[in-house]
Amino acid sequence: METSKSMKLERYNSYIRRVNSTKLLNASSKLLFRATLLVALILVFLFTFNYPPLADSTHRHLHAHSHFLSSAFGAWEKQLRHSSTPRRPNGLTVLVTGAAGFVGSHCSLALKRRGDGVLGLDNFNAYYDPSLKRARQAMLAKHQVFIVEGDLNDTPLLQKLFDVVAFTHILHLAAQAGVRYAMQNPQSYITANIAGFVNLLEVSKSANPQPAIVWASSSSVYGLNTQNPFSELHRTDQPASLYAATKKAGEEIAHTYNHIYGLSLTGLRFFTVYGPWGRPDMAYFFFTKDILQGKTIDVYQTQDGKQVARDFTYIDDIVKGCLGALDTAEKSTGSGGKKRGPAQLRIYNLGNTSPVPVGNLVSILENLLNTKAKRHVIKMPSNGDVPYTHANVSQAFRDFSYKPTTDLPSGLRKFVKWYVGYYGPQLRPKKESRLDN
Ligand SMILES: O=C(O)[C@H]1O[C@H](OP(=O)(O)OP(=O)(O)OC[C@H]2O[C@@H](n3ccc(=O)[nH]c3=O)[C@H](O)[C@@H]2O)[C@H](O)[C@@H](O)[C@H]1O
Repeated sequence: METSKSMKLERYNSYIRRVNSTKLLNASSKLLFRATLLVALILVFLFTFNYPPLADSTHRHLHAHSHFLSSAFGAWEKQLRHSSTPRRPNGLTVLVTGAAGFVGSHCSLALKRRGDGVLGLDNFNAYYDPSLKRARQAMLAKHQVFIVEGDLNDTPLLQKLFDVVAFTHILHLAAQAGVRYAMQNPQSYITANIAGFVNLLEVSKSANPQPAIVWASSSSVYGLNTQNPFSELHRTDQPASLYAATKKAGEEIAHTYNHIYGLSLTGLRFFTVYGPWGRPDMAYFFFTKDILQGKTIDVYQTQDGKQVARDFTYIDDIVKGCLGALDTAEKSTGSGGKKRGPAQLRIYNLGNTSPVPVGNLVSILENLLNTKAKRHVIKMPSNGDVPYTHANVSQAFRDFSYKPTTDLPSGLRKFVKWYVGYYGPQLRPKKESRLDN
């Protein structure tokens, strides 16, 4: 009796042990499966988001210890080469900084479409909605333009890009933009527009071959200049904002690198660029949003009650100007970090040559959106704004046939059409919209 009881007990215990060990096995295989999944996900992430494996110390560490990651690195380099290889005879090989930005994405696409090689660089910062930058990145990816996610101040990354690709040109558009934001975050202007630019020039001057550089300056450098229309010959030593001061500093820094190292440098003074895929921090963009949402907009006047006006310039005209500047840029003359002869140094206005008061901009939007704006007309706050801009573009016309062709109503019509398409039907203007014409 006793024996049979103890045998039963033993059988029961052995059953429990088997069940537990199966559970343990299941649990450990689950754990193993999850760990494998996690590793796979990390690797898929690295490939999908194209993060450069050597961009930071974590990646460097992983690289040293993983054979798999070293082949991922090979794939990354392959992507850089694929994106930057021209598809036409004598095509350019261009590094576009700020490629996920407004002007950068348009220029990258235009260059790629005509057969040039384009590699983008962008840090995807959160100055304005990064999802818009990601959408531009996705649009460019469809056209085989690859954007490296990284910062201008990351010297090893820049050097790596130059090691992999022999850039003939740089279109340098990455910057901290916005005139009024400079009072909130002054340091970001120094970091991007001065330190970042110098870093790019340092790496460029040491590159073999040295690329020719075309970069974005700004109409804001004219600051308190009162001569009209603004010519490249007018004084630009009275900036009204820190943004303008950093762009002006960029022009002086460009002079230095041209002088010492023989870098070919062309600065383009953009005049209030607008259009599809634009910047949400700019007035035409947030006016559109606020008008559609029934919100009040601030319309600035000068201190003496006059209208504030801008030489609003449509994106396609700016793209033509950028490509014209790239096509006429002469080669840099230096090599091995040493100047071998004088190099080209240029500055051009790229504007529309036809200033429009901000009140008129609002009226055009009202018409396109078929919605009355709630205007709050106030004196322009003294935060770096200037009352008026007007470009003389005769030098850009002379040197690369720059001739703007889009007036503000036509350009805004294209912008609004893009805007309602991008942000969805809930923001679509009322039925009889002027967009349908
Ligand atoms: O050409 C440039 O180099 C710069 O252009 C752009 O600056 P701006 O010309 O100042 O454009 P933007 O802010 O759209 O204001 C447009 C107008 O609306 C007025 N404005 C503005 C805001 C507001 O609430 N109300 C208003 O009336 C305002 O007074 C102004 O008259 C770029 O942002 C800048 O990065 C730089 O590239």
